[in-house]
Amino acid sequence: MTLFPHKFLPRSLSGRVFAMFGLCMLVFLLFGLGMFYRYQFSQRLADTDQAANTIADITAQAIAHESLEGDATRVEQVMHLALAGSPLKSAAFRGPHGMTVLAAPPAKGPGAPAWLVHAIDRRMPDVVRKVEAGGQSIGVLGLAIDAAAIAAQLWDVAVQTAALVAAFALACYLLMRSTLRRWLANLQRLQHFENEVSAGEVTAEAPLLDDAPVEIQDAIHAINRTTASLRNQYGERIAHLMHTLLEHKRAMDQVASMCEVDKLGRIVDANEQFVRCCGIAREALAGMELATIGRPANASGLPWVPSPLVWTGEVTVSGAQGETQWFRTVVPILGADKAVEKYICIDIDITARKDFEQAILDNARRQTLIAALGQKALHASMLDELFAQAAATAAQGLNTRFAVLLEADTERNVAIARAVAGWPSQMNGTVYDCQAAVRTQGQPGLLPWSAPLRASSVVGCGLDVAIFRGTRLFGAIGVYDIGERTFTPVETDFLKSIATLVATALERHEAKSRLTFLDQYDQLTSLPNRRRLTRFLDDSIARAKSRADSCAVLLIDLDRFKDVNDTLGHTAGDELLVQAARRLLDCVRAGDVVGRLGGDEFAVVLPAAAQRRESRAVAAAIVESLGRPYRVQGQQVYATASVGIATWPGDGEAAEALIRNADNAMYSAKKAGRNTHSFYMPVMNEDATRRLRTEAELREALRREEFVLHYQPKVSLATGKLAGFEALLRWQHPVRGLVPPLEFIGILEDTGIIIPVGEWIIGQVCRQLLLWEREGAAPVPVAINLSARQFQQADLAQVIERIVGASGANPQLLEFELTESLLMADPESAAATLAAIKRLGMHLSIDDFGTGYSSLAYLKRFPLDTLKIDRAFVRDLPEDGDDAAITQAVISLAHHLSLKVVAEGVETLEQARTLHGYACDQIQGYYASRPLPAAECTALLARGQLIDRALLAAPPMRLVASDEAGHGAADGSAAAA
Ligand SMILES: Nc1nc2c(ncn2[C@@H]2O[C@@H]3COP(=O)(O)O[C@H]4[C@@H](O)[C@H](n5cnc6c(=O)[nH]c(N)nc65)O[C@@H]4COP(=O)(O)O[C@H]3[C@H]2O)c(=O)[nH]1
Repeated sequence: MTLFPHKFLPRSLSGRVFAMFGLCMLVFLLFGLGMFYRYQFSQRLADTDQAANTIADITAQAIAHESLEGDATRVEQVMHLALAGSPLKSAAFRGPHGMTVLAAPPAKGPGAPAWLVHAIDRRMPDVVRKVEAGGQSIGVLGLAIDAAAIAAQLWDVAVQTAALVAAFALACYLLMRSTLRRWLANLQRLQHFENEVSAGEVTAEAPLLDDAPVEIQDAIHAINRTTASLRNQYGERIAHLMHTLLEHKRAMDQVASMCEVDKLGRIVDANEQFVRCCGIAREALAGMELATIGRPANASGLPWVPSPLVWTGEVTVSGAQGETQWFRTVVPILGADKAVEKYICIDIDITARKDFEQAILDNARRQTLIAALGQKALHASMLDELFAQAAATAAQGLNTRFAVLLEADTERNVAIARAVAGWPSQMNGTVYDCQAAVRTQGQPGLLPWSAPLRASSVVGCGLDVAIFRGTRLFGAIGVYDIGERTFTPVETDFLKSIATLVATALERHEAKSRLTFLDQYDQLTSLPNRRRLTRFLDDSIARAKSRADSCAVLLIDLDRFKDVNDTLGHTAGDELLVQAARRLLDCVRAGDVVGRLGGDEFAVVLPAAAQRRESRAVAAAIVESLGRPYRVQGQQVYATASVGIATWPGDGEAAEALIRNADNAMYSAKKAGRNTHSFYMPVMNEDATRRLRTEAELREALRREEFVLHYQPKVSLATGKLAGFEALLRWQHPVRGLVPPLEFIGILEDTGIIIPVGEWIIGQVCRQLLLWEREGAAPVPVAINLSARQFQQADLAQVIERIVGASGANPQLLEFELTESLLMADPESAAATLAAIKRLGMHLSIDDFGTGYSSLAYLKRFPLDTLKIDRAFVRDLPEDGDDAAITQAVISLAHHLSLKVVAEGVETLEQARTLHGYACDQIQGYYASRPLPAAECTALLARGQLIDRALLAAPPMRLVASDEAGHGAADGSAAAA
C-alpha cells in the first residue's frame, strides 16, 4: 500500500524527492505562515484596539476643553492630530451645543485585498468615548478604525514574509536539486553503462562518484558484481554460440553456395562454393549483378530483383561443372530503419534431385512407350508393323534423331534394315555389308553389322542392342544421334527392353507358326499328322464319291520298332522313324499323301487307287523298302513293316472308319508273321473288338484272381532228375477257359498291367515254394520270366526283395529269366539291376538265347548263371547241321563262361540225347513235361526222376515223364512210369 497512488507520483526519483520536499515545505509554510499570520493579525488588532482606545481617551480629554470652548476648529485639529499616524481613519465628535466635528483625512488607496479589509473591519468596531468635562459628559467621540490601513500593513507583512519564505524555499530547492542531481547522476550513469553493455562493451563497469550516497554506492557495486558474474557466464555462452555460429556457417558453406549482395543487387562477397559452382573468378564476381548469375529454370520464371521480400526460385547456372540446377533463396537483411541494408543469397544445388525427377519423368514416359509396344507385340500379327513401332519407340524413348531395327543374315554377313525411324522410309530394306564393317568398326560394344550404318551416315553416336530369337541372333535395334552423347545404363536397359519385347514377339510369332505346323504336321518327320491325314482322306473320299472313283488308305506299322527303341535308345528310334518316313515318300506317287499317325504307325492315302492291285503294289513296295536294313547310329538295324489296306467304297464310309479298318488289316498282317501286307476283311473287326474286350477283362482279372501259374519242369541231363521249374502264366477265363500267355502277355505289357501281375507272380511262386516245402517235397529252383516293362522299374530289386522277404521263401530257390534285348536296351542300368538281384541270393538266366544279339562276350558283363538256348535251334536237331554246330558252340562257350545251359523246346528223345551228347546241362520241353498246374508238380517233386538215364545214352525206347492234361509227348511216345 503506497501513500500516494502511482499515477500521481512523478516518474523520476528526483521528481519524487522534490515533490515530497515541496509538499512538506508547503505544509510547513502554510502551517507556519498561518500561525504567524494569525498571530500578527491578532496582535495587530489588539495593538490597534489598544491604540484606538488610548487615542480615544487622550483625544476625549483633549477635546473636552476645546469643546467646551466651542472651538470646533480646535477640536477638529485635535482630532486630526489624533488620527495622524493612528490606525484610525476618521473621528467624529458630537459635542455640546450641537457641535459636531468630523475629522476624516483623505483615505489612501486600498493596499490589501478586500476580504482582509472586510475581516479586520468586522473584528474592529468603532471606538466610542464619552467626552467628559468635570465629570460630566459633554459629548461623544467616535473613532472609526482604518481597517484598510491595518489590512494593508498586515498584507505587506504577509507578502514580505511570503516572499522571504519563498526565497528561502527556492534557495533550499536549488540546493537540494543540485545535490540530488549530483547524487542521482550516478544512477544516470547506469543508463550510460547499460548503453555501453548493449553496444557490446562487455568489459564496461557502472561508474561511481566518490560522494555518491552509500546506498547508491552499494547498489552500483552490486550491479557491477552482478554484471561481472553475468559477463563471465554469458561470455562463455556467447563464445560457445559464436563457435556454433562459425561451425554453422562453415557447414552452410559446405552445402550451399552463398553470397552477399548489396542493396542494389550487386554481389559483394561469395563463399568458395559459390565461386566454384558459377565458375567465375572471385574478383570478377564482385560487383556483378546477382540476377546475371543463373537464369530461371522454368521458362515462365522471373529473375530476382532487389526487393524487401524473401525471394525463392530455381535457377540454372552454367559453370565449370556444366549446367547445374540451384534452388535460390535471397533474404533481405533489414537495418534499424527497416530499410534493406543488403541481401544474403543461398543457393542449394538441386542438380541431382532435378536429374532424378527428370529420370523419373523419362522413365514414366518410356514405360508408357514400352507398354504401348508391349500391346503391339502381343497383338501384332504383322511383324513389320511391330518393327516400325519398335524403331519409333526407341527413337522417342531415348530422344534420338534416328533408330533402326536390323535383321542379321549371318550367313551372308549382311544386315538388312527392317524398320527405320528418323530416316526416310526408303531406307527400309537397305542391306549393309557387315564384312566391311567388321574390318572398319572399332567401336566397343557395337555389333559389327550395325556399324556400317554409323559409318555411312551423319550420326555421331549410337547404341545397339542385339535381338535374339531364343538362342539365335535375329538382329539388333539401334539408336543414333548427331554429335556426341553417352547413353546411361537406364537408357541401355530401355533399349534392351525393346529388344526383349521384339524377341518375345518373334518367339511368339515363331511358336504360333510352329503350333500351326504341329497342329497339322508331325514334328519328328514333318509328315502330315493324323488330323491332317484324316482330313485329306475325307477329302479324297468325297472326291472319289463325286467321280464314282475309289481311294485307299494303307496303315503301316514297323515291326520290332520297340526293340530298336529299347535296345538302342529313343534317339536311334527317332532316327529310324525319320528314315522310314523318307522311304515311304519314295514309295508313293505325286498326289499320294504319307502321314505319321503316331509312334511307329504311318499311313498312306492313295486318293485315286481305282484298282485293288494298285494298292497292293504300293503296299508291297513299302514292305520291301522298309524291310531293307537301316544305318542308325553307325549300326545296321533291321526292321520290317506290316501294312494293312482299307479301300473306299467297301471298307468304311468315312476316313476314321477306313483308318480303323486298315489298322485291323495291319494287325492281321502282323499275325500273319509280319513283313507283309493284308487287305481289310470284315472279320478283322471282330478280332480288334476282341482285343479291346480282352484288355478290359485283363484289367479286372487280377482282382478276380483269374490268373494261375503252371510250372514246366527242367530236367538234368546228367541224372534225368527234376532240376527245377519255369513258372508260366495262365489266365483262367470264366468263359474262354485257360488262355495261353501269348494271347494276353503282349496286352499286359502294352497296358502296363504286367507290373502288378508280375509282382503277383513273384509272390505266388514264393507261396508255392513254401507250400511244397510244407508238403515235404525236396525243393527245386523255380524260374520266373521278367518282362521288359518290369525290368524298366528302377526299384525292381527292392520290389523283389520286399515281396520275397515278406513271404519268407528261400531266395536261393528263385531264378529270373530275362531276354537279351531286355539287357541290351540299357546295359549299364541292367548290370546294376542284375547285380542288385544277385546280391539278394537269386539266380539269373538269359532266355531265348540266339534270337537277339547272341553275343556271349557281351553277356560276360552281366552276373548270369544260366543260358537258355532258344527252341528254334533245338527244333531241327540233330538233323540241321547249322543248328547243331551253333548249339554245340553255344554250349561250349557258355561253359567256358561258367554258365549252365538249358535247352528249350526239347520235344523228342532224339533231341534230348543229342543235347546230352553236347554236354548240355538241362532240358526243358514237352519231351520231359508240358507246363503243369502246381498240384501236379507236387507228385513230380516227390518222384524226382523224370527221365531214365539209360534212355539218354541208349536208342529211344521209352520215356519216363508225365505230360500236361494227359497228352503224350510230341513224338508220340507214351508216358510210362
Ligand atoms: N513248341 C513247344 N513249346 C514249348 C515246349 N516246351 C515248352 N514250350 C513253351 O515254350 C514257352 C516257354 O516260355 P518262354 O520262352 O519264356 O515264353 C513265354 C514267355 O515269354 C511268356 N510268358 C509265359 N509266362 C510268363 C510270365 O509269367 N511272365 C512273363 N513275363 N512272360 C511269360 O509267354 C511265353 C509263352 O509261354 P507259353 O505259352 O507258356 O509257352 C512256354 C512253353 O509252354 C516244347 O517242347 N515245344
